[in-house]
Amino acid sequence: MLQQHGRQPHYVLPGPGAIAPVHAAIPRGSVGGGLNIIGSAPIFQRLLRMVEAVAPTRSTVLISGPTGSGKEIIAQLVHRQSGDPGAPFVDLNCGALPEHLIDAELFGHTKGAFTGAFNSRAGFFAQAGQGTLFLDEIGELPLAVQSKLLRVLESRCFRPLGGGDTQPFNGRIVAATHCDLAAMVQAGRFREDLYYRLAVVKLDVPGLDQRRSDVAALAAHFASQQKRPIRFTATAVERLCRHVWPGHIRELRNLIERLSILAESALIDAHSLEAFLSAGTPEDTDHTLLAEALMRLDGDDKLAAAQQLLIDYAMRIADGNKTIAARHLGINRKVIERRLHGDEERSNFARVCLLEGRALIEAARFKEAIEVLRRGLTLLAADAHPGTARRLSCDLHRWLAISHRGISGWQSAEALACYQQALQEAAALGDEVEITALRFGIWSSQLMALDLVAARATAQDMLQRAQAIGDTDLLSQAHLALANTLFWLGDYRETLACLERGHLLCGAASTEAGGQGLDIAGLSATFEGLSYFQGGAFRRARLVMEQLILRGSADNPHPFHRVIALQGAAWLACMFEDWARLANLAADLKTVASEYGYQFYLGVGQIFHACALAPGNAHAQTEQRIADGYQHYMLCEGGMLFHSFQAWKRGELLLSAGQPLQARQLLHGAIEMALEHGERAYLVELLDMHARTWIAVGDLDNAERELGSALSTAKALGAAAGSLLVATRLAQLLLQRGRRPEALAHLTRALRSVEPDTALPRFAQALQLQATLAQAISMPCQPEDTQHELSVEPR
Ligand SMILES: Nc1ncnc2c1ncn2[C@@H]1O[C@H](COP(=O)(O)OP(=O)(O)OP(=O)(O)O)[C@@H](O)[C@H]1O
Repeated sequence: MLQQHGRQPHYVLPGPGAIAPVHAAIPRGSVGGGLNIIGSAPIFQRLLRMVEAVAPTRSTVLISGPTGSGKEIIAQLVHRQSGDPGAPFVDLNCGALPEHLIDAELFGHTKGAFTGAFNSRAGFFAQAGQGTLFLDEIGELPLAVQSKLLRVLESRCFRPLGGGDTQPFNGRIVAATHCDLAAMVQAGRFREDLYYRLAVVKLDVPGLDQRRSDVAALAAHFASQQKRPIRFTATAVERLCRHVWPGHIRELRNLIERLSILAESALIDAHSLEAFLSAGTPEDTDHTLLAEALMRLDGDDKLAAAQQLLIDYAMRIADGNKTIAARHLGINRKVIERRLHGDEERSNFARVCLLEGRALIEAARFKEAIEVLRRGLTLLAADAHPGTARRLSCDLHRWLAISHRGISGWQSAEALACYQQALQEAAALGDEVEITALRFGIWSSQLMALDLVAARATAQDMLQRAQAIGDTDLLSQAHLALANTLFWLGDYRETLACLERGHLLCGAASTEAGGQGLDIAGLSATFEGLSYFQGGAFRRARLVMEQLILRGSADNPHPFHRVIALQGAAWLACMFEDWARLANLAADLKTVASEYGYQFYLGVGQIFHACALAPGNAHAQTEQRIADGYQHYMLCEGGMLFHSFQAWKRGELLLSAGQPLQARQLLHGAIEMALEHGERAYLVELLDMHARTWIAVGDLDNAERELGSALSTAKALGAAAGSLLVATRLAQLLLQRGRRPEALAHLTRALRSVEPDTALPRFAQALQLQATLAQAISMPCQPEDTQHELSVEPR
C-alpha cells in the first residue's frame, strides 16, 4: 500500500496507517548528503549554514515552514550531516496514524499487549536506534501522546506497551510542523514544556514566495528529472517566477510533472504554460460529453460518484496535499477532510473487524469470527480506495475461509469460495507471500478430496515459493502440508524426513497457531507419532503420544489446539490398542468439539469412541456409529480423507460381530479406493483384515495368498508395524497348516524390524507365538537381536 502525505510515497506496512521507516544509508562526506538541494537565495543559504552548524550536535531540532516548502528534505539533510549518517532515519507522519495506534507505533508492544497484538513489535523509537526519529506534522500529535513524548525526551528512555523492560533511546528527534506551534501553545492545544524541549534549535524553512530567485533553478532541476525532460522559454521562466505558489516547491514540482506528461511540445512557452497554471477552467471542454461520461460512473448516486472522482483527481495532482487539493477544487479543506475521513473511517472499521475476527479465531470462536469478518466485508463494499480495499478484502476472505474450515472441515464449500476470492485479490495485488499462504487452503481441499497427487504437487509448489520468499511461517506450513500428504501416501520415512527438514519434529515446532489458524505443532506431532508407529519405532511413538496427551489436557487454554492434540493422542492410543485411554481421550475430544462447534472433530471423536469399545463389545451397531461419525461429520461436502482408517476399523467390528461377508464387501471397496487414490497409509491393515475374512469362512488358501501379498506391501512401504501384524497372522496360519519353521522365519524377521514394546498387544502376541514356535521346533529364539530400521531420532 502506498501512502502519500504531501511527499514522496513511502511504503506503508499493512497496518492501520503505520508508516514504515525509511533507512537512509549515506556515504560519509557526500556533499549535501547527495540530496540535490537546490537554492542560492540568501535566506535559504542562511538556513543551510544553520543546518551545517546544528547537524553534528545531538540537539533536538524543530523545523517549521509552510506545507511543501521542503521541511522533510531539510530534516534529511540534518541527519546526513550528523555524526552518523549511516544510522537509520525513521520517518513518521504523526497526522497519518490513527490516535489509538500512536502509542503502539511509537513505543512498540509486546506480544498480547492488546487484542490483535499477535507478535511483539519494535516501535519507532527502537527502530531509530542511534539515528534520527523524524516526527513530521508534530502539531497533529494528541495531547495524551505529547506528554508521553515529553517523558521520553526528558528521561531518554521508553517502555513498550504491555510491559517489558525500559529501553534507552539514544537517537535524535527532529520534528517538523506547518502549524504555528507557539500559537497552539497559547490556545492550549500543544504542551508548552514539550514545545521548548523540541525547539532547542529552531529551523525556519522559507516559502517559495520568500525565495523567488530560486524558482528558475528549481524548475530546471525538476524538468531535468522527468522521463520526458522539458525546457522553458525565457518568457515562460519569467512567468513561473511571477506566479504565486501556495503549495510552494511541491506545487512547482507537480506542475512540471504535469507539463512533462501533458504538454504537446517539450519546449514550454508562456502561452502553453498559462493553460496549466490556470488549471481547471474547461472552456474547451464539451460539457455534454463530460456530463455523459460522469453519468456512466459506477453506483446509483452519480452526484456522489462525480464528487468522489473530482476529489480523487485533485488529491492526486496535489500529491496528497489536502490544502492544495481544496484550492484546485475551490472548496474548503474541511470538505475534503470530511469526505476522506468517511472513507478512512470505513476502512478503519473494516480493519478493526479483521483484528477482532482474528482474535476470535485465535480463541477458536469461529462462528462469532464469521459474523465479525462478514461485517468488515460489508463496510468495505463502499470503500473508495481500491488498493486498501483489495488488501483488506483479501485478508478478510482468508480469515473467513479459515473460520468456515474450522467449523465444517477442510472441504467446506464456503471455505473454498472464500479462498478463491482471496486468491483473486492477492493475484491482483501481486502479493507473492499471500498467494503462497493461500495455496495452503487449496492444498487442504485437495487432500480432503483424496486427490493426493495434486495435493503433493501443491505442497511442493508451496514449499518452493516459501523457500524463495524465505518466510519462516510459510516454510513451516509448507513442510506440514507436504509431510501430511506423504503420510497419507504411506511414505512414513519421508514424512519424518520432511518434518525434520521443516524443524517440526516434536518439541521443535512452535506453539503458535501459524498464519493459517492451525495448530502447526499439534498436527506435526500427530503425523510424527503416527509415522513412528507405522515404521515400528514404538518407543518414540509413545513419547509423542504422551506429549500430545499433555497438550490436550484441560490446562491448555486454547480449545482448538486441545482438539488437535486430543485427536492425535486418541489416534495413537487406538494404534496402541490402549482402549481405556482411548475411551477417555475420545470422550474429551467429543466434549470440546461439540462445545465449540467443531463438526469435523466431533466426527473424529465419535469414530474413536466407537473404536474404544472394540474388541470386547464389538457388534454391528458399533460399526454403524463409526459409519455415522464419518458420514455425518467428516464427509462434509464430499471429503474422503480418513476413508481407509475408518473402513479398517469397521471391517474389524463386522468381523468380530460374525459378519465376514459384509466385512469383505466393505473392505474390498475400501482397498479399491485406496489403490485408486494412492492412499496407502492404512493399506496393509485393510489387506490384513480382508485376509482375515477368508480365515473366518475357513478358506485358508485364499487367506494365505492375501497375507503373503499384504506382507510384501508392508515391506515395500516400510510399514514395520503392519509387517508385524500380518506376519503374526501368517505365522498362526502356517502353524495351523504344520509349517512351523516357515512361520517362525516370518515372525522373527518382523520382530527384528520393530522396537520392542510388550505393552503393545500385537508385539506381545508375536513374541509369545515366536517362543511357542521356537520351543516346538527346539530352536532358541533371540529377542535381543531385535533392531528397527527408522533412523530419525526424536528431539
Ligand atoms: N531545496 C530543494 N531542492 C530540491 N527539491 C526540493 C527542495 N525543497 C523541497 N524539495 C522537494 O519538494 C517536495 C516537497 O518537499 P518536502 O516534502 O520536504 O516539503 P515539506 O515542507 O516537508 O512538506 P509537508 O508540509 O507536506 O511535510 C519534495 O519532493 C522535495 O524533494
